[in-house]
Amino acid sequence: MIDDAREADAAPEPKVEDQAAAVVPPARLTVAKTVERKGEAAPEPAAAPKKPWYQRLREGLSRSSRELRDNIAGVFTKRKLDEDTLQDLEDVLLRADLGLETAMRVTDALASGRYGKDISGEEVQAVMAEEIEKVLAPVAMPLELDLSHKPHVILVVGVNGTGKTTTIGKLAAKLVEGGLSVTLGAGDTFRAAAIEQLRIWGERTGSPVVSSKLGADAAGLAFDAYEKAKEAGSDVLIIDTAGRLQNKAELMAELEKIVRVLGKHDPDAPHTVLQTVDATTGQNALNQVEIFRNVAGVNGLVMTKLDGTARGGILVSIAAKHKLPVYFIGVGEQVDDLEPFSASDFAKAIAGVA
Ligand SMILES: Nc1nc2c(ncn2[C@@H]2O[C@H](COP(=O)(O)OP(=O)(O)OP(=O)(O)O)[C@@H](O)[C@H]2O)c(=O)[nH]1
Repeated sequence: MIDDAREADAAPEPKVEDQAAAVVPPARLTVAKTVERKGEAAPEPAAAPKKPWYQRLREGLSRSSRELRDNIAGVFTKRKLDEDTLQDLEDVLLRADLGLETAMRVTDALASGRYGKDISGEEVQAVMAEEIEKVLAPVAMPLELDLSHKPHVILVVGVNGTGKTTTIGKLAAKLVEGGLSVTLGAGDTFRAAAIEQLRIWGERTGSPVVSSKLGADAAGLAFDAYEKAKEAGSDVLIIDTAGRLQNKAELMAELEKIVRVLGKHDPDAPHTVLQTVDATTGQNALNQVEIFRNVAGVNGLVMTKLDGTARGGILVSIAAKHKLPVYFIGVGEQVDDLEPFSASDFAKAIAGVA
């Protein structure tokens, strides 16, 4: 669903025909809540009854949280909180990819109130959850669409396989469910499968897909996609890109060119540059954000595959270092597996507290 940030009271569900009113500048829409599937056929029927997303997040983070819990328990078995235990705890937190800043926040918070006292692993987990939430809260933001730009352009970047195309499909579904019209641009012109995958998402969500021949110029595709989206009166244009990091200079040139040609249509486009980050990646994800931030001006993140065998701590490191908004998390491969990011849910899941 879409929240209209201009309206204080609970507005009725926007209908497609109401959109003309909804896009009078400066219309800012907040994409926040979960898609509630309406009516009949779900695009990808699940084989078994699906677990709630929070359970999948918890399960995805269970390896990280179990390791943390066991290692913390190991540090604090019959030991007081002193310099040695704090150092051991810091090592445990660093090994969990939480990053130095957060590790120090946790040890400082413990040291300030409980130094020299006996302390249980559970108490440490509770403090850890609190401190992680403090790091994550500033980046847990809803995606805002500025529909005074029509279309609002979302450029999706990230290393191949991190979930760009799938995230685009899920996001398009959310927007369409909220009554917005969407055009998709198949800017990953290097992989036939990526173009085909986007076409399928286009069909599922009823969104036109602008594509070109395999190997065609991605910037040319982006330019055409904007034109088509404008002609169609789409509210949002989402453009897929290739994420080949093998040749950084080429990638940079390609993304810069995409941004440049979009700027010919609208100097502010792309309005959102969204990077998908695979949560199973570990430390390397930090470098990926660094690279795409420099190359493409990333201004928001989606952390994908948090239902898998996630290295969840890395999200905390990324938040502390880059301070980029995290709009959504991916908790599965299906259309409704994109959830707004909640600092408190994530912090509790990774710290393993209720
Ligand atoms: N479990 C899980 N799988 C996901 C999630 N998001 C994407 N995937 C899967 O990850 C794989 C790669 O996703 P894509 O969307 O093709 O990734 P991409 O970044 O577009 O990849 P390229 O097209 O190669 O650049 C696919 O099998 C997706 O179904 C998620 O949140 N959870």
